[in-house]
Amino acid sequence: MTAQPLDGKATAAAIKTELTTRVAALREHGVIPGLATVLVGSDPASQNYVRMKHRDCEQVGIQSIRVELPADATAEQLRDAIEGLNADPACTGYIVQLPIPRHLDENWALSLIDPDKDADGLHPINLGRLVLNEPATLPCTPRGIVELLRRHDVPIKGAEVVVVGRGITVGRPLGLILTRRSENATVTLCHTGTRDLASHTRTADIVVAAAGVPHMITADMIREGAALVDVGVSRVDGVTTGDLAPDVWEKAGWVTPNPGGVGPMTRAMLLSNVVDRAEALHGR
Ligand SMILES: Nc1nc(=O)c2c([nH]1)NC[C@@H]1CN(c3ccc(C(=O)N[C@@H](CCC(=O)O)C(=O)O)cc3)C=[N+]21
Repeated sequence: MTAQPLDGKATAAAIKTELTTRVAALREHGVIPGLATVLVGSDPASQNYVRMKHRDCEQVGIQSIRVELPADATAEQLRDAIEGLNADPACTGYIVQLPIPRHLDENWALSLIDPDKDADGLHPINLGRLVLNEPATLPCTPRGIVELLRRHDVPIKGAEVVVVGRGITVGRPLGLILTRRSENATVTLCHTGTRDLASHTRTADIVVAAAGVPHMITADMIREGAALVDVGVSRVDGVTTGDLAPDVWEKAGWVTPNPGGVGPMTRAMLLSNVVDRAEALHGR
């Protein structure tokens, strides 16, 4: 028996159709949602992600604004770009594409974003709201993972979830989201300091692999019938390689394809955050 795919591509397409309706309603009220991206430097992968995000916007009727800065941009230039978007009424939500060049401080840049326009949910105010159980814009990848599980009827309430990776964009916020009363999962957050990873993953109902280590989760490390979510995007000999080894498909109950799983869901949730923000900014 082979696992059922958690089809991110199809699910993202369905979400985009739903968003198209909400965007049309906003436009009827004279509100045009606008997503801006700030890209610093010319990393080809980042350029590709940004390109895909703008294409998504076009598909659902969201206006998009592209801000590009050179790799050697100064902190002042980046601050000016961010403050420009905070003040721009055409921009209802935006992201600073990560990573940014090393000479610039990521947390500093994120903290300059107007929390009401923070489409990534990575501003300290929004992460703080998440910790405090207050309504917040949530980070796109964790939100996409929860939505993907939900729409495939993978049970979350009461589930034992192992998240591998404690990064700020995925692992850490995902743990917070899944342990809210509304999700009620039990989460173990594993990381590079975890002594015996397999002892945790082997008993989990759901494993989210967000470590960025190619093929680190193998079939012998999982429970039969478990749901597996692959967040990994490593390049191995020019091929995008996830954190799940291919042999897991024969043992798991559900697996996210990669590509075609978490990536498209992340982008769909970015659009969803922008539409949420546009509705909120206009009191709807
Ligand atoms: N501020 C910020 N917000 C982000 O959300 C953000 C970021 N910075 N920096 C980089 C990561 C990475 N990321 C991806 C989103 C979609 C795909 C995606 O859709 N991938 C396709 C394949 C794309 C391809 O053809 O290469 C898939 O998985 O099917 C991948 C990666 C968002 N990120």
